[in-house]
Amino acid sequence: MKLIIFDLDGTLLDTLQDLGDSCNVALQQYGYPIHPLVAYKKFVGNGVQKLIERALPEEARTPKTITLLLAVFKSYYEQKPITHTKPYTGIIPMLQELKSLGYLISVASNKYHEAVLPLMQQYFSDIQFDLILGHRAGHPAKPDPAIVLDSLQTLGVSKQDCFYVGDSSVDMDTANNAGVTAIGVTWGFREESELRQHGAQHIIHHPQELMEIL
Ligand SMILES: O=C(O)COP(=O)(O)O
Repeated sequence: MKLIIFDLDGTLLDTLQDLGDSCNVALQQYGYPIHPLVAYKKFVGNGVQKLIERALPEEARTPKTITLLLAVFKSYYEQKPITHTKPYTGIIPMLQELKSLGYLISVASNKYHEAVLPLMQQYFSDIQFDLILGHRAGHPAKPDPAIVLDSLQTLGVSKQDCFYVGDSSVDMDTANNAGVTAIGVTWGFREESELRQHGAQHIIHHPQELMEIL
C-alpha cells in the first residue's frame, strides 16, 4: 500500500496570517518590533519555538525571552478563533481522490502536536487521515527523519512506497534523510529554487498534479 505523507503549514493549510498575527502579538506585548506577514514565510518551518527565535531581534534571542513570548503566542494562537487559516485551493478534492483510490494519507508537521489536532479537526473532519503527527516533546523535529520513519512503521509501509509532500527545504531534507520520495509544492511559503536545492525529486504547482506522479 502506498503512503503519502503531507507537511501541514504551507502544504495543506495556509496558516501564515494566523501564525504571523500570533507572533506579532507576542512581540508587541514585550515591546519588540513586529514583522510584515511576508517575513513569516521564512520564519515558519522549524516549529513555533524557532519561529519566535527568528522573529526576535538577534540580541534578544535568549531562552528566557523565547519562553515568555512562546506562552503569549500559544495562548493567542490556541484561544482566538482561527479566522484566516484555510486549505489551499484544490487540496480537499485531491485528498478525497487519494482516499477513494486507496492510498494511505498522513500528516507530519513541526507544529506542536496539540495545535495540529484541532486544526485537522476543523478543516479536514470529512477526510479520514490514517495518521496525524505534529511535533511531540522529546521527539526530534524535522529535518530529522524520525517522524517519517515512525509513520512508516506505524502504518506498515516500506520506504519505496512512501511519498513525502512539502513546501520547504526542511521538508525536502526530511524526505531525503528518510530515504523516501521528496515532492516539493510551490503554492506554499518557499521558492521553487529552495526546493530544488534541497533535493526535490518532483515539483508540483497545483495539488491535482500529484496524481500524475504517483
Ligand atoms: O510549525 C512550523 O514551523 C511548521 O509546521 P510544518 O512542519 O507543518 O510546516
